[in-house]
Amino acid sequence: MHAIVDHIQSVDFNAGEETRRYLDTLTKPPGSLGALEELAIQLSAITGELKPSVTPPAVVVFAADHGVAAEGVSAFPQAVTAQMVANFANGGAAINVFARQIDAQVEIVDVGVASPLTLPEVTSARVRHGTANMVVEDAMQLDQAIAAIDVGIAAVNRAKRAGAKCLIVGEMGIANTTASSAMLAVLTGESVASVVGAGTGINPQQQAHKVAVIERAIAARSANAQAPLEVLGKFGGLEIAAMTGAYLAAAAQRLPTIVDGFIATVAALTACRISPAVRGYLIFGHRSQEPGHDVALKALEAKPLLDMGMRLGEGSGAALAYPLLQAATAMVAEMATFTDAGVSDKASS
Ligand SMILES: O=C(O)c1ccc[n+]([C@@H]2O[C@H](COP(=O)([O-])O)[C@@H](O)[C@H]2O)c1
Ligand SMILES: Cc1cc2nc[nH]c2cc1C
Repeated sequence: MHAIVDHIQSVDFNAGEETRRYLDTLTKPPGSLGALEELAIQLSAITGELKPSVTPPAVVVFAADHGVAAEGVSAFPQAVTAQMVANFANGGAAINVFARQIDAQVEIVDVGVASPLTLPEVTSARVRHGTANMVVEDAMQLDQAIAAIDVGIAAVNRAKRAGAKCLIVGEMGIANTTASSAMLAVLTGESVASVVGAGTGINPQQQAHKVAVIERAIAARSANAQAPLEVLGKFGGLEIAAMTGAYLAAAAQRLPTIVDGFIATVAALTACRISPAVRGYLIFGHRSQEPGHDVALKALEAKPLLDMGMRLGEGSGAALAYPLLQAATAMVAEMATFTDAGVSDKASS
C-alpha cells in the first residue's frame, strides 16, 4: 500500500484548463453542455490528454461478509453474499447486465466471504472469512485491513494491464451499510442517526436498532477519527478496504474511476483521507437513496451525475453513468470548432 500512496500525484490542472479553453472553441454557446463540459475537463486533468479515451471500461466487484450481520441489521441473511457471488459468476446480476451493455470486462473478487466458495470465475483473495462483529471486537486487525487494501490495488493493476481506460468499482456484502455508516459517522463527526438508512430494506423499527448497534460499537471501539486506517480496521469491511485500495491504485495509475453508491463513497472518502490527491481522479456516478450517501458526498464536495433513486450497490449506478463519460470524450474528439464549421462566434460588442 505505501508504495502506491507514494506514487499518487495530483491531477494535471493545466491539462484541464487547456480543455476548458478548447471547449469554448467548439460549435456551441460556451458552457452550454453544462456538467458534461466539467466531466471533459476532469477527464483531461486525470489523463493529461486533451482527447482521452475511456474505452474499454473495467468493472471490479469486491465481496465480503460482516460479523455485525449477527446483530440483525440487514433485511437479508448473511448467506446472500455468497449466493450473489455465484450469481455474479453466472452473469445474472444487475451489474453483469449493465457491464454487458457498456462492453466492460467484469472481475469478481472474494476478499472475505464467510462461507466456502469454489467458483473458477471468481478471484479468490480471501484475507479472512468475514470480519468480526464490531460491537464485540475490532472488525479486523490493521494488517488485515492493509492486506485487503492490497487486494484492491492488485485488481486495479490487473485491469490496467488488460487495457482498461476507465474503472468501475462495486461491492457486495450483507450488512455493509452498517459498517459504512459506522465509519462515516466517525470520519465526519456526524450523528449515527443522520447517516443510517434502510440498506437492503429494513423497517423503521429495525433502523432504530441499527442506529443503537452502531452507537454501541463506536462507544466500545474508541477510534481516532483522524486515523482512516484505524477507522477502517475497527468498523470497516474487507470489501470496503479493497475498494479503498482500488481508488488509491486508480489514482496512482491515472485511471478515471467512477464511484458507485453509499458504500463505495465511504471507501472513496477513506482513500481521500489516506491521500487527498485521490479526489481528483474520482467521478461520482449516482446519488444513492441511502441517506448517508449525501453526508459522504458532501464530505468529498462531490456532485453525482445521476439521481435514479437506486440503492443496489455492485457498481450498478457507476456502470449506468459510464456512457456520460463516453459522451464527454466524444464531444471533445468529434465536435467541429467555430472555425472548422464556418459558424460565427459570439458577437464581441
Ligand atoms: O450502493 C448503495 O448505495 C447501497 C445502498 C444500500 C444497499 N446496498 C447493497 O446492499 C447490501 C448492504 O445492505 P445491508 O442492508 O445488508 O447493510 C450490500 O450488498 C450493498 O451492495 C448498496
Ligand atoms: C439480492 C441482493 C442483491 C444485492 N446486490 C448488492 N447487494 C445486494 C443485496 C441483496 C439482498
